[in-house]
Amino acid sequence: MIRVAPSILAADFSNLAQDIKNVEEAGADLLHLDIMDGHFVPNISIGPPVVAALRDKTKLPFDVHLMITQPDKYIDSFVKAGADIITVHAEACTHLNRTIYSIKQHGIKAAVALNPATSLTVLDYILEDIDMVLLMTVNPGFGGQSYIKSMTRKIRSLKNMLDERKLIVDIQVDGGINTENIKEIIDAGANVIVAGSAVYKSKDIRATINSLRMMG
Ligand SMILES: O=C(CO)[C@H](O)[C@H](O)COP(=O)(O)O
Ligand SMILES: [Fe+2]
Repeated sequence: MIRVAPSILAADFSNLAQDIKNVEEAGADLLHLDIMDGHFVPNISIGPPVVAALRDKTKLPFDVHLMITQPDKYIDSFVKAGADIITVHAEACTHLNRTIYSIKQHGIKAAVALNPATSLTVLDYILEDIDMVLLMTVNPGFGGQSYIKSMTRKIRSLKNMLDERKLIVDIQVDGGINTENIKEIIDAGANVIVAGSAVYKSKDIRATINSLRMMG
């Protein structure tokens, strides 16, 4: 029911293959890959060649979070690199419906991310067409930031919106999530938990993943 997606943004970039194996062996459900272009967010991370190089290092599904402008231009490259889920930011898409359909045409899952200050109303006419909503719980661009408290209310509102419309769409949360605040986040309705620092900086990765799944 609850799935945990460690973000490799907090991994050792000089030792990614081993750090991915560590979270796979510790019971992670998905691998979260943060793609940053220095335009949509003030930071640059990795691109398709690195994603492709990591593809045969793990069996975990690749959950690719695109924090880039003009994501349409790069969907083919990330699908070829091995993405199983592609998430685009609503704020970065002029024609969100077209972008979602171009992801789905590749036979993979499509998700929409919202920055903390973006209203849920932008999802109104796209909710039926997507597999997951990613609610950013920090301003995107960096790992290791603090969870924005008002996002718990946003998670709850999205969960109510989905229940009222009888839609089954995953609610993913990303940013500042740890074993201290996980309970309120899951109670509010989130079911796919991204965690970078909490997982990679922990002494016992398996115990941390289990706690984030509320099984610890
Ligand atoms: O999308 C992201 C940042 O834009 C990362 O996925 C997120 O910040 C995870 O890192 P942490 O758990 O350390 O906050
Ligand atoms: Fe992310």
